[in-house]
Amino acid sequence: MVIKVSTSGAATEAARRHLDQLVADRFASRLFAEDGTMWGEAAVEESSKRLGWTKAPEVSAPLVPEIVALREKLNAAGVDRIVLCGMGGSSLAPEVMTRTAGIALDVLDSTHPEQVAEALSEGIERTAVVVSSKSGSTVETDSQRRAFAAAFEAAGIDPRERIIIVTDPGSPLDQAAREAGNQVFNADPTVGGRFSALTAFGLVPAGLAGLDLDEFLAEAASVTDELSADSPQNPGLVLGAAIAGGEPIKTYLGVVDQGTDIVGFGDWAEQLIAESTGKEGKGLLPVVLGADAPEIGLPIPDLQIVRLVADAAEDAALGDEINVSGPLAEQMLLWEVAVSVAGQIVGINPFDQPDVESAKIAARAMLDATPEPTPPAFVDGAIAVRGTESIVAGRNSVKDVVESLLAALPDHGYVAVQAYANRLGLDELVKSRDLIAHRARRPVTFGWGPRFLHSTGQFHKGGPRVGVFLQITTNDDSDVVIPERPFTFGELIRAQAAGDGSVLEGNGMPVLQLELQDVDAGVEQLLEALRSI
Ligand SMILES: O=P(O)(O)OC[C@H]1O[C@H](O)[C@H](O)[C@@H](O)[C@@H]1O
Repeated sequence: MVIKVSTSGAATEAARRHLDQLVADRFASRLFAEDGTMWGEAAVEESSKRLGWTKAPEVSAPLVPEIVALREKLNAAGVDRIVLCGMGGSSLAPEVMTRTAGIALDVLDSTHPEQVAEALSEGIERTAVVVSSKSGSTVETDSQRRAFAAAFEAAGIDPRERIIIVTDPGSPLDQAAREAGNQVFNADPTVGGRFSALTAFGLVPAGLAGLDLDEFLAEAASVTDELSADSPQNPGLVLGAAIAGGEPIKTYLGVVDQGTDIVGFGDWAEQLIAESTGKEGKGLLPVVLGADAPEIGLPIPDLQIVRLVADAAEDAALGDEINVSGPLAEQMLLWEVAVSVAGQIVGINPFDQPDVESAKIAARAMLDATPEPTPPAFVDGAIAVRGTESIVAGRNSVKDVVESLLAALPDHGYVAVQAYANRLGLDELVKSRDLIAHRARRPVTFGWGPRFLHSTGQFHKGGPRVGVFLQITTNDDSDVVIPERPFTFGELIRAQAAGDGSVLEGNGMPVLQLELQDVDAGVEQLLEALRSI
């Protein structure tokens, strides 16, 4: 076991406040015995059937030879590119697993037409696609599957030979795929999506792409004794109590990678923490920060910094911070335990996501009603501006409306930048995060739409209502059809942005939408405006 958690100052106090009780309650051993009674009466039914992840390192082992055999078969057929279609818990884990190992896996977790078109256009004859969906009914994943099936057919390739399904037994996708003759891997239904890294959802795509699965599972298995021990040294208990035990609670968890070899850990941890805890007006919101992000140097009393470091024993936490180190597989299990602990301390059920559905319903309603597009409040250069009346009324420049949005930020609030754009082609946009944080002097999250809807989206709608939201959308010339569906990818992503925006506004929080009418000029203009606020 090489996991280490080091706390300092207020984080140590927060952990101390809860550790004795957690040990006396035998929280850790009961968690690993899949006892679902630790999150209150109302949560028992759901949590009792959602703790299979504690056994995942052993339960998943028999999958490995099956995945390796399929990898060899695909390689022999000339396949050397694996695409993963899936959202949230069905894609974030294999993405960080393969990126950390330096293995290529093309993740399509978007409905942005440009990003979809790029995924479809690259070497279809040497591509196999993993379509992952626990529920088997996620609209993004279903649309991506349809698009790839059509692309294989157009290239004269039998989609049954190239599309591999990962889903829960009995889901609509399970049934349809088996009838159609696709290879199906059934996932463990006792593991929720965001806890599914060490199940078929993480292992099938990562293994087909070339990850050494035996090694990965063995690494995870090596930490289970430590994490299931009823001991105040248990790093899962320490981390969970340190992140959630502040009085008052520190809502924002600044996750800083301080020189580890894990790539993109924050993207995975965001969903695990935000979707598990952000509900009933409570929760913890991860804020992924670069090592020199403005928030780190600012006095933000409700921001808890957690640094991922190479060795937390040598590099102990300072100030009121937390340092964590250890290999990826071990950290995945560590954080799953920590979030289960945090859920109990916060007082919510960490295994449901009651507010994700509202945005899906709103997007669906937009697609069904096909309303005329709302005219912009005004156009400034390459950017059309729409948004909550109190934010846009009487303004006529991008700089003014952003200032107006930030002026609406409550004392304990945060800014969420939500970019419904091609994340592989527009990473310049990420610079907006630091620029806004510098001015707002409060935590700022950055998420790509619709990807974040399946991650931090739950917190934004179900957590404390203290967010202000900056949606960035693009107006693209090209679109991609979704075979046998009455809407295109372009229409879908527009409906997703509008739908989520309407739910956030309906919850009483301001939304500003900036539509980049010319994408390159719009990005440049936006960053310029943000530099001047
Ligand atoms: O795996 P799927 O059923 O397609 O779900 C993908 C994602 O959908 C929703 O957004 C849930 O809130 C997430 O927890 C889940 O990971």
